[in-house]
Amino acid sequence: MIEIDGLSKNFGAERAVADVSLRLETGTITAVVGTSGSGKSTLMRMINRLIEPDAGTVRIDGVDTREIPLTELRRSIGYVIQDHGLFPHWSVARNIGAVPALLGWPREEIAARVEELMRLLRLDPERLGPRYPHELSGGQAQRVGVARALAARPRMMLMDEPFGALDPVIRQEARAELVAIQRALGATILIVTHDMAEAMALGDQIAVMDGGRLAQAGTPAEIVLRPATPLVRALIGESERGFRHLALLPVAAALTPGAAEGEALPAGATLADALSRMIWTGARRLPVAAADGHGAGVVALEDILAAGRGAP
Ligand SMILES: Nc1ncnc2c1ncn2[C@@H]1O[C@H](COP(=O)(O)OP(=O)(O)OP(=O)(O)O)[C@@H](O)[C@H]1O
Repeated sequence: MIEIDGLSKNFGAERAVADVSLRLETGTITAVVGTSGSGKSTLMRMINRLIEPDAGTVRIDGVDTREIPLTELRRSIGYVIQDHGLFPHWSVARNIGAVPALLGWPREEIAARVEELMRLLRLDPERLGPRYPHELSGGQAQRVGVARALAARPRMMLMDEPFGALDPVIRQEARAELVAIQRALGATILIVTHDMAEAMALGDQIAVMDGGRLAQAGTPAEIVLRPATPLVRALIGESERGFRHLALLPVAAALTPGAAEGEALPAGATLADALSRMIWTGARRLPVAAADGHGAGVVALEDILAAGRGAP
């Protein structure tokens, strides 16, 4: 667990982060959202001490980060920044293997790990491994940055807008990959994003920053249903609110027994998927497939609306 307690940072007269306390439970993703200049990056960089706080503490599994040698702290925390920060004179493969090399892994083990990660992030090892960062597209370079951060299997990752340069399709895939990797590794991740939809899709917890302060921290559902301040409400978007909540709820949340006409919704669909299908087909009831492919039941429009409002 990462415990942030009363963390503050001023730059001259500028209050970048003011008295922020936040807990990141082990094995969860926390998404930090907020307007530009609200202190998101500064908060993140104080965790691996790229920026020294003026006040407050960060504890990792109970140990104050000031007691951990800087190199050890940085190597134990994967770090991804928007402009990827790759070493320009190193090949892609060498960039990805940088931390394992520093840690003294055997050469064959590094090569195997680099290849594994490149395949995971859909980077062709033969074609792209020998290239230099300037020979990559922005999206490829970002994925190399993510691969590099994952290389030594860190238990913690800090990611500052890691998917900013990706097109919407690859961005969605990269998010799904990140969640899969995170679940497999049990890593604790803090991700900074401007995009509330991305925060909702990724975060077990969402932390909203406003003018250096933490406006609200909670689960995606708590943030949507009970925004604590006008800024949180504005970031969710008044017109998006209902859909954002439905997108968090599986069809199982409104399932009733019975049968209905038409193609069954997959068991993994959300209530937003169900409502979208209803809008297009005009149906008010849809069949839902069970995980084993057999009919599981029906989802009805009125139940979707009730679930979207947060009604029991
Ligand atoms: N090294 C620095 N020197 C002076 N001021 C800084 C420095 N770094 C950040 N700031 C200021 O601190 C405030 C918070 O910056 P920070 O980068 O943490 O915000 P952010 O929420 O990450 O913004 P963005 O979304 O635009 O990246 C801003 O007003 C910024 O101008």
